[in-house]
Amino acid sequence: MKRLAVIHTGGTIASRPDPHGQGVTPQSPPSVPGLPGVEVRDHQPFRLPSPHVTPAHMLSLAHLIERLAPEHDGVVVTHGTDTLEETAFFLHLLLATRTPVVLTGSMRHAEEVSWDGPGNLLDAAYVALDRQSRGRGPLVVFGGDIFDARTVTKVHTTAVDAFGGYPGPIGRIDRTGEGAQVRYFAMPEARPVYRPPNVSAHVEILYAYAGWQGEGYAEADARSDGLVIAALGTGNLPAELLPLVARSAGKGRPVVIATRTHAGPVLPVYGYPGGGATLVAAGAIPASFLNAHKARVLLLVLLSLGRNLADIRRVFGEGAF
Ligand SMILES: NC(=O)C[C@H](N)C(=O)O
Repeated sequence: MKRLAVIHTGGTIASRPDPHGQGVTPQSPPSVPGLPGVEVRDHQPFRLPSPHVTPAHMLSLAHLIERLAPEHDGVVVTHGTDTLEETAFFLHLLLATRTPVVLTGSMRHAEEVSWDGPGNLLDAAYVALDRQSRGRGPLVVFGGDIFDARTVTKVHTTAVDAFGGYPGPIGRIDRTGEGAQVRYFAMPEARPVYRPPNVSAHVEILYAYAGWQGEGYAEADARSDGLVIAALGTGNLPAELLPLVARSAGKGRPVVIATRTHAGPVLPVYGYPGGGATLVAAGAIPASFLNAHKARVLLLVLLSLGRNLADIRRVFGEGAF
């Protein structure tokens, strides 16, 4: 008999219209629909809409998965979709287990005509119990697609196929009459594991726009241990930002440059004031292909581990995640 742990954390997959309040709220999670020969054990460490999930919740989730993984063939985590990619990437950085860990959720709640919760949950269970999923780090399963935690991102606010991300899925699950077919298009990779004792560092994200003169930068810098900027294109900013970034970097404060563009790396190409080459020369750290919110998760983990600026630069530069 195979054993599957299902950890419910809330989100739309556990939601329905609130009988006493306003709108849709998390109430009770679904069970995995019929899987013969599988012992399913449910856990519910918290029940939150995912905008209420914090790095402290993610850390407690990582500890719970580490405890459950050795006694199970697979672990499924149900989660709200809004911050699902941050939790998936956080777990990707922290978990050492080879036991498959699969995150999923739903876009429609239990009382909608086309509730996608049970189907996504069943797909996630099949993927988590498949031996080919071992040693791949946490995966996200949504709409039959299997995604890597580093690249997956929510791409639509309402569509059922809400997840995508460049360069796309690394696998596919399709249910057949009697079971499921799981196919991967990528090999499992070795990756470093980070073990922060807490997530106490403070990291903020600033979002760049045409005409930004640095409003909000000094305040964010004063409150933070590190900053992430969702910059323009390959990682460029208006000229006014260059001295501000240089000042932070000069104080030894990491400033990570991600991009608000939806795909592609950050590269030090442009040499005009504020161009990516000038920001890197001033000490900024390119986020590689991580989006701003995942770059924030990585920076938070590294700062909480007490890593210094040179080490943080190396981790982002070598893609050690
Ligand atoms: N589809 C969802 O799960 C969205 C919901 N607001 C959440 O993230 O909790």
